[in-house]
Amino acid sequence: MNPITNELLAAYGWNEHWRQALAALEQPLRDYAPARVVAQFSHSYNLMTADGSHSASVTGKFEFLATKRGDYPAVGDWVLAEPLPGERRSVIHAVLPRRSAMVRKVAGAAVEDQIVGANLDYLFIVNALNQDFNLRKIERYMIAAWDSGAAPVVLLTKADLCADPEAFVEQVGSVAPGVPVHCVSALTGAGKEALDAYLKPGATIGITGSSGVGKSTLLNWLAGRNLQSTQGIREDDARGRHTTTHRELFLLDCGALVMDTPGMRELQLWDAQDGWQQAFADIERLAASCRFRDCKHDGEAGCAMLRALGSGELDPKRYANYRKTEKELAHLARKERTAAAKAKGSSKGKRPPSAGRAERRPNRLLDDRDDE
Ligand SMILES: Nc1nc2c(ncn2[C@@H]2O[C@H](COP(=O)(O)OP(=O)(O)OP(=O)(O)O)[C@@H](O)[C@H]2O)c(=O)[nH]1
Ligand SMILES: [Zn+2]
Repeated sequence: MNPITNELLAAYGWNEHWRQALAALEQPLRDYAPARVVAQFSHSYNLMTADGSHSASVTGKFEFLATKRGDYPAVGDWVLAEPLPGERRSVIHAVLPRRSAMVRKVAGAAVEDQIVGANLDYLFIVNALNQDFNLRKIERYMIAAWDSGAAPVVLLTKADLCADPEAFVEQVGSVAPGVPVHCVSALTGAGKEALDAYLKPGATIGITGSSGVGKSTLLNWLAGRNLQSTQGIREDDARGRHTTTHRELFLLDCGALVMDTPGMRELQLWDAQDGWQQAFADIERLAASCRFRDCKHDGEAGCAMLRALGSGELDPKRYANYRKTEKELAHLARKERTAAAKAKGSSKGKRPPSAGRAERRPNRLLDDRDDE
């Protein structure tokens, strides 16, 4: 790679960590060109390569070896790609191990993981300072955030609609202890300076939150221009035309990389046991101080949980959300085990693609519709 093209990759976050990750790989993977996934559509990707923007898809071998949706490249991933001669297109051979990833369950009954964003340094959890303000939603996003490995930051948007934003900051502090909280308004420009600490060159930031909280507006405001005009591309698929809400990573003038996660009504959690424990660490500590180790907090003597609920130290709504998400994760884990057992049964006798026409998984894996 020549120094100029290296600069382009560096602008997209290529650094010593990734150089070492690449060097640790075996040949031939090591000889492919690193590139960052900047956009994802139903069946293809846009990459930033050392040579500029390329469209890309995964190789047949990649597809064959992928066992789950989360194995596929996601926006923010560093991949190893091979440019096709004379074209601005590449094929993707592999994904470098992710440093962090925000994962959720896909909408509907399917038990499949979906990477919302990979290799995020910060995750902005957005909630609005109007009637949409919802601590339970913030708690839910905190579970996924702690599980992602990215550093969570809560942004309360639409501060212009709220007489006393500080009161809300305090409330967030009670459900996300130790997490930075900032109030902003894209309308008045208030609160932008506080975000400069995150918007550093090469830093990757994911913006997440329920539909309508102001994520796209925030992104455009941070960018200082209208980025979202690139959205709403129409694509064809077997079920007719639909508007693809694709994900995209934008390089801002300040040098930070920011991605929006469009249109979720409710975040469906995925396999986030560690994140759940961290999000409710205060409650877990309480549980640990109940007299009986297997306390169900159901009227047992010496129950610290009931005591904390009684004294007002623990908000019953937070406790209810703790139990609700606990059940949800347990239910998901059961479904996952069943699905895994089924998949194991049906993959018997599967042949590699070269040996005749192996059954191809329907390529719905990358379908990116978000509406839940
Ligand atoms: N008053 C006020 N309104 C805002 C602010 N930010 C966003 N809005 C409004 O809130 C509405 C939703 O904003 P979007 O940016 O589209 O919300 P979103 O989170 O991207 O929504 P999805 O794309 O559905 O996920 C729009 O009507 C915005 O104009 C703000 O700071 N103040
Ligand atoms: Zn108890």
